[in-house]
Amino acid sequence: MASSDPQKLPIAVVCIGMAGSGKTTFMQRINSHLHTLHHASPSTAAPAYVLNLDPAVRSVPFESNIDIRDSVNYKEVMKQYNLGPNGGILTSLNLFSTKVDQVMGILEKRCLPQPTAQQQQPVEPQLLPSHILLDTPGQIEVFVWSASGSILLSSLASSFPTVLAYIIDTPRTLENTSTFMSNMLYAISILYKTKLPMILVFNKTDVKDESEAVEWMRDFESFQAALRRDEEREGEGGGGGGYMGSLLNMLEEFYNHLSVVGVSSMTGAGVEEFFTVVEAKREEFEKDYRPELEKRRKDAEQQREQVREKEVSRMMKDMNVSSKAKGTGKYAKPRREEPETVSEAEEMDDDDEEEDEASGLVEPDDEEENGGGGREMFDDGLKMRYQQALSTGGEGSGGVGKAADYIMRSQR
Ligand SMILES: Nc1nc2c(ncn2[C@@H]2O[C@H](COP(=O)(O)OP(=O)(O)OP(=O)(O)O)[C@@H](O)[C@H]2O)c(=O)[nH]1
Repeated sequence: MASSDPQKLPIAVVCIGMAGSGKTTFMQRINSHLHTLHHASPSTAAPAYVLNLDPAVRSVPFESNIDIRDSVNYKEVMKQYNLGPNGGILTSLNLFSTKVDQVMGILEKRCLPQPTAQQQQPVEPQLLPSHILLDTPGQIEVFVWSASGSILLSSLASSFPTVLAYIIDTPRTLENTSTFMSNMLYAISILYKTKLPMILVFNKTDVKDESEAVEWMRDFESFQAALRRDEEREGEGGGGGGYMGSLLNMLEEFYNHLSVVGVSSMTGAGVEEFFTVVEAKREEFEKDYRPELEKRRKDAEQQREQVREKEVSRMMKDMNVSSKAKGTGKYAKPRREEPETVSEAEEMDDDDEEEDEASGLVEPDDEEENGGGGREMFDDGLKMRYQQALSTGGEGSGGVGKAADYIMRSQR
């Protein structure tokens, strides 16, 4: 399942999780698992392509192919822009995201089959990585809710099937029901924001296994019982429990569509199962996410087209108005014959004065009277040039489709 298949595109696994949840250790574990497969069968399994997007991490226990720290110096960014740690991470990510084209170029070159030149016969099929692994900063909000995070994720998802691995510190999240609920709400808000398939990875199962968490997710009664236990222990009133209960009711539907896996990054338990779930999510990506992505891309293109049209017609209108005001273009005064006598010259001066008094903006209705086919052709050419100029104005951020649609569809 984790071996390279020439038919399949590599799948990008983005590790997201709260600080200390074990993202980096998990990355190290799954990376070493893929390396082990590679060593066992060098001709069929390639090692993963690894990216580190955490600018603040001091050292990572795995070798990254692309490391944000190679292009952005987080400490220097903090100093130069007079920022705190979160601002420093955000600005570093922003700076890095300006190179997203280069990053995607490298990824596509390294992870997608390259067309071979006709005269060059391929000696043997290219062995491409089956997975692209990404580690992200522990400050989830900085990555998930920032423009740079969205740019990086949407660029990645437009080239590769992409899944999110949301890493949870199992012993900590099971300390009480409110920590658990906060973690779940966080996960769901990320799902809602990114609209990417997500796997909940309950990490550190060597300390506490994930069965209680899974029960809380699947069985409303057991979560309510845990809520009551917490209330009794902490001496809370019934209000909080009612609130949590209704939250759980609402979230039950979401839970059914999240894949859950228990892992110990320390011992390696559950890693095989994780990769099985990743493959299932690949199918979900192809079935639900890709069509949604295409639809969003089309909508965004349509929107851009409309804006472009509007801009062009506004510019054309402005051009008409300004040429009328200046007396240029079709409003240019016709050249007149030179006066032959003094009385003729005086008459012409009088006409000029009358015209000057009446000058100013001409009502649009007057335009028709002036006619002029040459001007129309000039306008059309100009319009085309404006349209071209605007259409090469770069890709917008892309219209954000209805997340609810995607989630509703994935629930069917
Ligand atoms: N027992 C146990 N400890 C783990 C496991 N995974 C990670 N840890 C420990 O949890 C702590 C945090 O792990 P990291 O991998 O640094 O967590 P992180 O999410 O990358 O942390 P940030 O870099 O701060 O975002 C370390 O002390 C790890 O040794 C696990 O599966 N079992």
